[in-house]
Amino acid sequence: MKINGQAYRTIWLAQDGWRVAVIDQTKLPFRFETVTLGSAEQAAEAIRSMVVRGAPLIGATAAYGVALAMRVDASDGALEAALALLGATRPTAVNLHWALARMRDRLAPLAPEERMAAAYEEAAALCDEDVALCRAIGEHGLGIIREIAAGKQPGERINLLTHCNAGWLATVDWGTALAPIYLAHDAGIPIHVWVDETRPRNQGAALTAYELGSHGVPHTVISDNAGGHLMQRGEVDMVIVGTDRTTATGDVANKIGTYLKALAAHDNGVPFYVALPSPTIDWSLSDGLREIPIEERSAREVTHLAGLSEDGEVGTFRIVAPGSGAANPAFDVTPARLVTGLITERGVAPASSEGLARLFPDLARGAAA
Ligand SMILES: CSC[C@H]1O[C@H](OP(=O)(O)O)[C@H](O)[C@@H]1O
Repeated sequence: MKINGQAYRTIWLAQDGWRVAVIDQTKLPFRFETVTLGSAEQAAEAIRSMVVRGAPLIGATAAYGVALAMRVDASDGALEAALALLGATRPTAVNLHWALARMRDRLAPLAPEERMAAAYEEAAALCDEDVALCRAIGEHGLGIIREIAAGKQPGERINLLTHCNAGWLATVDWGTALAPIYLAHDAGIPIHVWVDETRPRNQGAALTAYELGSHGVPHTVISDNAGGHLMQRGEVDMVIVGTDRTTATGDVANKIGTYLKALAAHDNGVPFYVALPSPTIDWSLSDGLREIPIEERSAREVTHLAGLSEDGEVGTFRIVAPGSGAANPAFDVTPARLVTGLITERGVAPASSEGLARLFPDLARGAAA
């Protein structure tokens, strides 16, 4: 995607040809800074600290983290150690574990001296594929937006609501939930996006608003608690969100607060769509509520707010009464019954095992084997 006219991906090889450059998303939207990763340990820390975040981008960063490890030591032991280090960074996004399994499948059969080049090649291929998958999600999601537009008066604004950041910053490029929005905007469809701020890390207020503003998409940031109210007043035509792990039966793990939006959408008859590339589907799971691991992050993310002070300094400010504790589950699970459809690179599927198996018979069968 473009920032000030310059095209970016979220992850790329540095000029030295072996270190990995990423955008430091903890500094956005106030500072656009890049970080160069030179080791698997630095890649792991970038994932843990959310310098990079978003399920597909976490997977891509981990893949390059394995390549960085192979530069130093390509032995079987070093490969397993890198996979374990990176696999332990964040539990919910299945793309991380999918990417690491793909790196293991490619590298384990090779002689150690062949592993470094193969690792960089596989990580680059994974990134290129993610761009294509997300672009395809955009096309299929655009079809849904066009259907909604057809039911409106010519030129009447279409209001979408999204939660957290499932834009190009969460992937290698294009994004998942935001890909259809970019394509609809570029096609001249009059859309507007309600952007949930998304407490506690405010990925919506900081990242989605930054993305949409950079692309010229009309949008309004709202508190997380306002979405249901807007739906009751008929001011939301469609909810579209991303996901970090979706089960083979269509249960959706996504940023905390997504479930509440799905309940409000269901109660108000608002279509609730989830956009995801197939690596985000965990074919081994059928009961998301019981089986998807939910990351518990630091209480400090709830008790403190990161932002720009009046004098232009980026800092964190305590907002919770001193002495009060905080809980910080980072994701929740929306049951398939509340999901209108799953927008994938192969089309839109009902949120069900039948719906997903029809679109992905090869993947569903492989998991069943
Ligand atoms: C396309 S994945 C986006 C997904 O990832 C976010 O989580 P985090 O910012 O903690 O990595 C959020 O759940 C988004 O929907």
